[in-house]
Amino acid sequence: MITLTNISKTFSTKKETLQAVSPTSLSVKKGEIFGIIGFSGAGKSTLLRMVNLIETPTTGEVWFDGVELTKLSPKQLQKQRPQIGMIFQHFNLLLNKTVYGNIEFALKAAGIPKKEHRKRIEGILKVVELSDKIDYYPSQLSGGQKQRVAIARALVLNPKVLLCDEPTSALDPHTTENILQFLKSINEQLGVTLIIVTHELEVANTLCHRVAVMEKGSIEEEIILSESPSPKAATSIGHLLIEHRNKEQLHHHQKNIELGGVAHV
Ligand SMILES: Nc1ncnc2c1ncn2[C@@H]1O[C@H](COP(=O)(O)OP(=O)(O)OP(=O)(O)O)[C@@H](O)[C@H]1O
Repeated sequence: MITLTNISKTFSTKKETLQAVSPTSLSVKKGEIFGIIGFSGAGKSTLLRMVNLIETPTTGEVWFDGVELTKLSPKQLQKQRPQIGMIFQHFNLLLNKTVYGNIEFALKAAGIPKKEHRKRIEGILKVVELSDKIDYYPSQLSGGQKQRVAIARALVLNPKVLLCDEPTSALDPHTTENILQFLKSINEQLGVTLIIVTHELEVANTLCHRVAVMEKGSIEEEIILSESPSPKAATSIGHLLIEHRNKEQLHHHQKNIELGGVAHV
């Protein structure tokens, strides 16, 4: 569904040139939850932002559903963009607009006729369970509710893919769990493909089918997490992730024994 071929990004200032992402190739399948993990500064967000060309690649090609996005004119790209939604760590809501206004902003930008707005906004607010907050401003919402509004704003355009840049890093553990389960249901029930950048192993472990480990601008390895028995890892972050996964599975197994249930590990 998404293929990046030899994609790279170099930032140049007067003083220096920085290669944030070295030439990298990557494919994400339809319906997959794909994680990009790594330490701070590894190039994860830059790589993600090149998928929808918010960040223009220095080299390489981005393909989406058989269309080379990197070849499109700005106008043609504008037409494709609604298919790729995006959410951010700090939600990026417009503070002077209500929940309705924030979601309507996306509909306006995509050129959706005004007469459709209310019905679509009310519909998507039901999905994110925020119908009662339609006239609230972001400052009146909790972190989890803000992220749900951001998710609604992305989903109202019926995207095929949702790019998630550290979607739970600004949230407490309970709200994180809630948003992760919600993202999972978006994937399972609406069939939306997810690409998630995170430095939290918990997030990768809970959600992802497959992860790419990034270090210093390069993908060092890819790990399949949805398979059993446990995958192997080559990098130190990969090892940490597998260790974390195994611990979680052991915990789950023990809990099931305590409850007299059957362990699905
Ligand atoms: N617009 C920019 N101009 C110059 N340098 C940039 C720009 N955006 C990112 N960088 C640099 O590129 C490198 C990779 O940044 P990026 O944000 O992609 O990393 P990251 O892995 O997502 O890190 P974090 O987890 O801290 O967000 C960093 O050294 C960063 O300082």
